[in-house]
Amino acid sequence: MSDVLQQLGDILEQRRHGDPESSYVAKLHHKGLNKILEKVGEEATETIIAAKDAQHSGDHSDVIYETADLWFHSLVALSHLGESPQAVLDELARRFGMSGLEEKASRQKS
Ligand SMILES: N=c1c2ncn([C@@H]3O[C@H](COP(=O)(O)OP(=O)(O)OP(=O)(O)O)[C@@H](O)[C@H]3O)c2ncn1[C@@H]1O[C@H](COP(=O)(O)O)[C@@H](O)[C@H]1O
Repeated sequence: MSDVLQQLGDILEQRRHGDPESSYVAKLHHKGLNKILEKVGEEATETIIAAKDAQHSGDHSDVIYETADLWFHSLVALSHLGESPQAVLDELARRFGMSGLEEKASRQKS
């Protein structure tokens, strides 16, 4: 599963210096962090709406699609800041084996 994130992270890194005329990701980088964060916000809202619809309809295709858009734009934001998907995977891995309460305590210490 994380191979996909690794490959996508590599593509996003290449696009930081890509041609905004031929690449959607390069265009986002060119427009800057505020535009990227606007897209993250839009996709988060669309994901919420799709999840509520899925609960009623039982059809999960839209919420999966919108969640992919949200993950994608979040990764573009991280890439814009010079971070990779691996940094998020490492953070999630750090939390394995911790209870929610232990994780909360580790936040308060850091
Ligand atoms: N995974 C994605 C991906 N998911 C979503 N999107 C784009 O994200 C946008 C979603 O935003 P919207 O639904 O609001 O559509 P929009 O109206 O086109 O967006 P705006 O013009 O309003 O910004 C669409 O344009 C989608 O095509 C993606 N664009 C690219 N990728 C990956 O990024 C790689 C590099 O893409 P390029 O930079 O275009 O080569 C691709 O090979 C893919 O692997």
